[in-house]
Amino acid sequence: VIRKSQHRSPLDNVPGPTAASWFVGDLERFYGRHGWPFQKELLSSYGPVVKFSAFFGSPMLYVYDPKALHHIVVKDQYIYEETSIFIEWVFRSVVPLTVFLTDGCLLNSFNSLAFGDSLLSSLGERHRRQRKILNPVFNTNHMRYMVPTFYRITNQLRKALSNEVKDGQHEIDMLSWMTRAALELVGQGGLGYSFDPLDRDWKNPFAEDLKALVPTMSPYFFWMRFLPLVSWIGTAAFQRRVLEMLPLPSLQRTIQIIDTMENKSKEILAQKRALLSQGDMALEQQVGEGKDIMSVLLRENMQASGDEKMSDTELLGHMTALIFAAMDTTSGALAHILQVLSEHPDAQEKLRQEIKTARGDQEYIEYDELMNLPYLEAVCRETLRLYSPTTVMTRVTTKDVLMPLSTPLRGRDGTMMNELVVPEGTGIVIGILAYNIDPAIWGPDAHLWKPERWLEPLPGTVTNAHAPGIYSNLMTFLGGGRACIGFKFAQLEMKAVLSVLLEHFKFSPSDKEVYWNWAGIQFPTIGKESTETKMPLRVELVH
Ligand code: HEM
Repeated sequence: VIRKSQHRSPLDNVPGPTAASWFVGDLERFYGRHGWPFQKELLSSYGPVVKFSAFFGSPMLYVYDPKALHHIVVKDQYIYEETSIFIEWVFRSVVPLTVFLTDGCLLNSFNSLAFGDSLLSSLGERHRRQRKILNPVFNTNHMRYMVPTFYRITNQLRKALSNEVKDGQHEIDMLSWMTRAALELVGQGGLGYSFDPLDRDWKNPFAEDLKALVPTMSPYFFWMRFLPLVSWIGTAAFQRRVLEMLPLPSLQRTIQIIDTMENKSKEILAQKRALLSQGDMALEQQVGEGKDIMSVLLRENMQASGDEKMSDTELLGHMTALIFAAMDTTSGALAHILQVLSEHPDAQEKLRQEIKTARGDQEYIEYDELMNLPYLEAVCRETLRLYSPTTVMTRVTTKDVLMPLSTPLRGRDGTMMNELVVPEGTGIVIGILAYNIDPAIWGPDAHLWKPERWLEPLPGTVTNAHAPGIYSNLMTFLGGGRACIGFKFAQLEMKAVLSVLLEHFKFSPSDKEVYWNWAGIQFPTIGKESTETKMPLRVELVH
């Protein structure tokens, strides 16, 4: 407070709303699960760089100016690092806690949950090295390998759903099925492990736990910010004990979910090591025939030496990171696509016809053809644009940096600024969704779901923006060195599932109000008050 009163910040001139609270600034209304109205206010009343307040009025920048985004995620990516809340606490600060929380402790679990010593938690050179090792198992050739596995799983899903609706239309929670399918797809495709036979309607406890993580943690998202401040108090065992004693049901549930994830990764790694010690033949007997991402990595790791060799902690971290990063995002994306198609029966029918024609009498549509179906691609892109599962990502500047802008920003004092001086330690929120729906880029119909926009040349405002996203001029999978490594996996997964489901089932809206909650990864509930994730649709067989 003293520093703030004595020093002027270069960001003082950046426009933004008046802080809602002198203490917590706008953090609650920005990050809360009902944060949509504040997001709308920021987008409609200010430009693509807007300042809002964190604790004691300290400034944070919400950014979706394309040039600034390019600097944040590509050019100056090592200055705009993951925040301490994300890395140090959720994944790494965890380290002080980890040391003590040897057995399934909260922070240790968080460490492995997200990922311990994994891509999601590493920075700088270490992150680059991990990325180099992992990249090959996410490339297109590897995806081609996985096609039969993906279709086998999706056909299991089809059979189970057919059974549910064989005697007519039923209301079905499609989020639950998409979650289980996404878990099984990353299980078999990513880890060579089957989580769910997908043979009947039941609540897979592991899938339920994973899906519950973001909603369960959301009440604490705000308070998590304090954790780096207290992470040094006492031993890890002490900290865990204290957390366990707090009479907060959601916190206890979070601890339990994290423990479950950690234990599952340990179980899978032990199983794979045992198979590997029996040789390649044994590995090929497992689900996925040893072509899954982890089996490939484990085999390569045995040949690797020095820096290239990954420790068990890293392997464990990568597994948990993979399960979580793949499942929560893709299941949300699939559920959203089905919901939108249920609301647009013409588009649904058009897509069904495209898929039927492409499959003809083949068992399934081959990789290249599936990836190039124009309407399927347009539907996926448009839904990932307008309803990006990931909404914002937060970074923090590690030193003072110049942030150039595509469009000059009018300061509070009326001066026009072509660039901003951003001081070290400033929180930066990357507006993934905000960029995807910016009318200045996408046109006045940016807020409408219009897959047709992808069937014609994109407006010059999109192509000339040079946004750094790795996917279709969108920010959905981010860009730069920390872009989503699994985006080809996600595309294959979504298209395989949609191609099988749409050929066999018709989806229409239920009478329940589905509310998508604002969060780092959006999640649906029935109405605004419920915390139970659900997305019911009416489902019937296509005749
Ligand atoms: C529609 C589905 C998906 C979306 C929207 C999505 C989005 C993202 C985004 C925005 C990031 C950047 C996170 C950050 O910088 O903090 C990311 C990272 C990541 N994603 Fe995805 N993702 C999806 C599916 C997947 C799948 C299927 C996998 C794995 C099979 C995956 C694995 C990862 C991993 C490991 C990272 C960390 C990359 C790194 O830090 O180098 N994601 N994802």
